[in-house]
Amino acid sequence: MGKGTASFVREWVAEKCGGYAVIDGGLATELERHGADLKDPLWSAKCLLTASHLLRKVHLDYLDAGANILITASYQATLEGFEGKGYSRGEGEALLRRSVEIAREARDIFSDKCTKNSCDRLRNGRSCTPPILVAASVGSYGAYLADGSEYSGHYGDAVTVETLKNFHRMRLLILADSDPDLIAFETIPNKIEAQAYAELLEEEGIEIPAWFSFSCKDGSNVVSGDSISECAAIADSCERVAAVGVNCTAPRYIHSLIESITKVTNKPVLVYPNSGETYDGESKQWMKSSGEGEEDFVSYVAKWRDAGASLFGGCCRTTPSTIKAITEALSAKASDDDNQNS
Ligand SMILES: C[S+](C)CC[C@H](N)C(=O)O
Ligand SMILES: N[C@@H](CCS)C(=O)O
Ligand SMILES: [Zn+2]
Repeated sequence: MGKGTASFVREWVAEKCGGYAVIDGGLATELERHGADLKDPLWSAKCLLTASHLLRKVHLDYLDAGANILITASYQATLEGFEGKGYSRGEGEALLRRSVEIAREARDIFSDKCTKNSCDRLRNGRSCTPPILVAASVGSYGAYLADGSEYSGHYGDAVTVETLKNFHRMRLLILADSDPDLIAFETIPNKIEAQAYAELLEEEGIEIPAWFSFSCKDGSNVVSGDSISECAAIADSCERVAAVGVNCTAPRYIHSLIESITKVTNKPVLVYPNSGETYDGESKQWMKSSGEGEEDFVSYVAKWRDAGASLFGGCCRTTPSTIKAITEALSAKASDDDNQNS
């Protein structure tokens, strides 16, 4: 295993980011706000076919908002999905590689801009050329099904750990070989998929550090009903996993989920909730949930940091303005904490 894989995120956050890092926000959401029609089996990955300029722009907008981590457009990009559109295996592989390349291009453009804009100025109170990682997204089998199954996690008895490993193997190998800094296994809906990822990382000797991020239905369970403690424990037992957390989950559950996760692992904890709305896989639309509106979860971020999380961002239905507000809230908290300690 690559030296430092297990501790990569911890050390990067501590040494390069000053103790916390900002993840980007909803990629698909922002693509749609710019007019992309993602009602398609490939969802956000559809833009890899025709709109790489827009993907690069959205990545750049998230960097401008303060993000330290860009998640690539590969969430719903699969060789099978591309084949369904008439692309060969080779073309599908090139599209997967392109997802990482586009994010790296955005990072290079942004870093050049920072350098040109005089490096001794401060950006949001932090260094002018911020540390930026590219995380290659791996969506679940349920994402590939393109029916919103990542919010049920019920794949049926015929789908086993072995089925999932076979489904994910090639794409993982291609993405890991595309030079990302991290592999982001996102919106994991159940225990068997976490198990499949952990086994694949080991069997294939993947050298790129990974994070496991689960989609949850309440304060203690992932969407399938498996407990977050059991799921996080699987991540904890895999040396190649460098951070564990929760994404695309309603903000009201995040605090309790952080508490459960920190009981079973010392790995860095990441949280990037959605807006609290509910996704309808059939119409491919977000529905307002009953109860209080939660679009503005930024005011909770400081409490999530106190609860033990160190990476924060947004998932579906969040935008660069959410990420800008998170960046500002964390910066204000860091100043408050410094003042109290001095
Ligand atoms: C994270 S969900 C909103 C992604 C889209 C879903 N897999 C679908 O295709 O409908
Ligand atoms: N990173 C994904 C969403 C995961 S739920 C996207 O493409 O927007
Ligand atoms: Zn999401």
